[in-house]
Amino acid sequence: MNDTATEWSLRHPRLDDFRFRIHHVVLVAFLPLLLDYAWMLYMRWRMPPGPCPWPIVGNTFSLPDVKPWYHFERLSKEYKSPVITFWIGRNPTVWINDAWAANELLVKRAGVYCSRPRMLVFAELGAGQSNLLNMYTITPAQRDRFRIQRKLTHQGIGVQQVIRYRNFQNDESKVVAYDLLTTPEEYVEHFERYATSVVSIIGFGRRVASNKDPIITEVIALMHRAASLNVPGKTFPMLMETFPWLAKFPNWMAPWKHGLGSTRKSKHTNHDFFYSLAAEANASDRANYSKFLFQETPKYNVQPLEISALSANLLGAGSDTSSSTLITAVLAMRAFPDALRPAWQELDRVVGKSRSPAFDDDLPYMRALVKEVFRWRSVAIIGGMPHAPVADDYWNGYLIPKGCWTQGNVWAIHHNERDFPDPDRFNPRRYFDTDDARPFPGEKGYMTFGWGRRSCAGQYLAEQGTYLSVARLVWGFRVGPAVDKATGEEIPVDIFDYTDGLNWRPRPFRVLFKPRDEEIRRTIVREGEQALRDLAEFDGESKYRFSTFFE
Ligand code: HEM
Repeated sequence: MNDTATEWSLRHPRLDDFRFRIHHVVLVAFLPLLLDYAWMLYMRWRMPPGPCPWPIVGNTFSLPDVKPWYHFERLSKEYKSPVITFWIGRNPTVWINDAWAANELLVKRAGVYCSRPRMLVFAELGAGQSNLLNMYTITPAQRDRFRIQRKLTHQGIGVQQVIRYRNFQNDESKVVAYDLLTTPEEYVEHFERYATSVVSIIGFGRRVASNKDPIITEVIALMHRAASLNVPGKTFPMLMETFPWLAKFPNWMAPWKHGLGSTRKSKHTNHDFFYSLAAEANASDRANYSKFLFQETPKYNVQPLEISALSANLLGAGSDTSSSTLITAVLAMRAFPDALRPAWQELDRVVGKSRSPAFDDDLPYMRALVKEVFRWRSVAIIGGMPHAPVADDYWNGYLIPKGCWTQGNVWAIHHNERDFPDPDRFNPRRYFDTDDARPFPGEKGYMTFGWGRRSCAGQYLAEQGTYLSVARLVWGFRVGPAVDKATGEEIPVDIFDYTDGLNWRPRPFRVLFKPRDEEIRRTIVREGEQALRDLAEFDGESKYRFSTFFE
């Protein structure tokens, strides 16, 4: 201190003391922040590369407004690493942008990456932590419960079980072809009805005969909205992942929660909506998955919330995904007619016109075409849900800490020029021994259904249904350009114009469906009418409506 300052502080000792205290308070207030930031930088140094996070907010505000999967793909190229770290608030998240790294971590080390991370919006405020989709598998007790839920799901829709569903799944797909003859402009609604009806017959023993059924207009619409909100982003509700304390506010004073986590009571029962649907199905004479869950209750001590979630998952995970995949197939059929020609030759040779394709027909090109549908624009574009390691793990010397949000960027994985040359081209030849084929980890040739122990439990049902439906569409129809009535011009389609949700689908586009041939048209009518007669055994109504269920 110089002389003047010493003199001044001797004359004003109180003020000096005040200044000292202020410094102290500032230091005490900022010290945790500094330490926390030092921890973030230390973790950044140890974890896979990625942009430098800011204190508290991490990289959240560098996220694009929509479709962050493009951003993660760019970052992966920028940092020259297939695995990158991106900070959502104070949480490091790891993004895998390459099939080989995904295979190395999520498949070969499936026993490590079998848990889910903390998901505030989707799990804690949304579908619930005890829902199979969100379950932790860190402790032995959690793992036991997970195994039971997974087993119960397999007993409903596992690889053996879905063979039993093939007939009605095929019939529902015949009804779609039939409906396309009369109301082709409503093709999206037909696919939604088909997909919802299949899982409703399995889950509740009741078909969904119309796309005005409240299961579609209320329940699926709600689930669709939830999936569209669940994309890492810098707006609410996902911004709560960055500022978790905002979730603690009660709903009435927290509009940012979008109603998530509400505890509305039913006016009918003490149970929730899906439990009520399941109980209603249990009381019916028809075999269905809900009935099976009630039967297994004593053996596995299945709780009401579990019955509710396991049956709801069929609708939540199985409807939107399956219908969106069929919309993508139509877009591909419209945009890449050349890819269909070998399919038509094969179909005409093997199947003919007097019947539509059956599951067991030997149609290798069609199998490849359906694989390409799954790859080209995979519906679960960021692999559905994140995984989390149950212990600290290392990739190429980088740390991936226990519990870390670890997500496969399916967009980047299926869009890698090395594995899929000219990746935006719809090209079934990739799956044959041709110049366009490249090595890919695993037998399937795509990673559309996730990985390891958390891979999609409905995969076999979805693959079976998509195959039956796409094969029938290609066999039955030419998908040509719609014509603008006012201008007489053909309406183009944009193969990049997709929605922004976690499960994306093409934005509405217009096409013209034309039966390929008069005999084929007659076959579609005959088979459609027969299918409706055969499906009549599943007709029925639920007494519950989601919109009027709560007080
Ligand atoms: C084209 C259709 C479908 C696609 C692309 C799809 C995709 C996915 C993906 C990517 C996951 C996350 C996997 C992971 O975390 O590694 C998943 C999970 C799941 N899916 Fe599907 N899915 C489809 C249809 C279905 C159907 C039809 C059902 C049931 C009827 C279903 C039930 C489930 C369940 C229960 C899980 C959670 C598994 C767990 O966390 O253990 N999915 N699905």
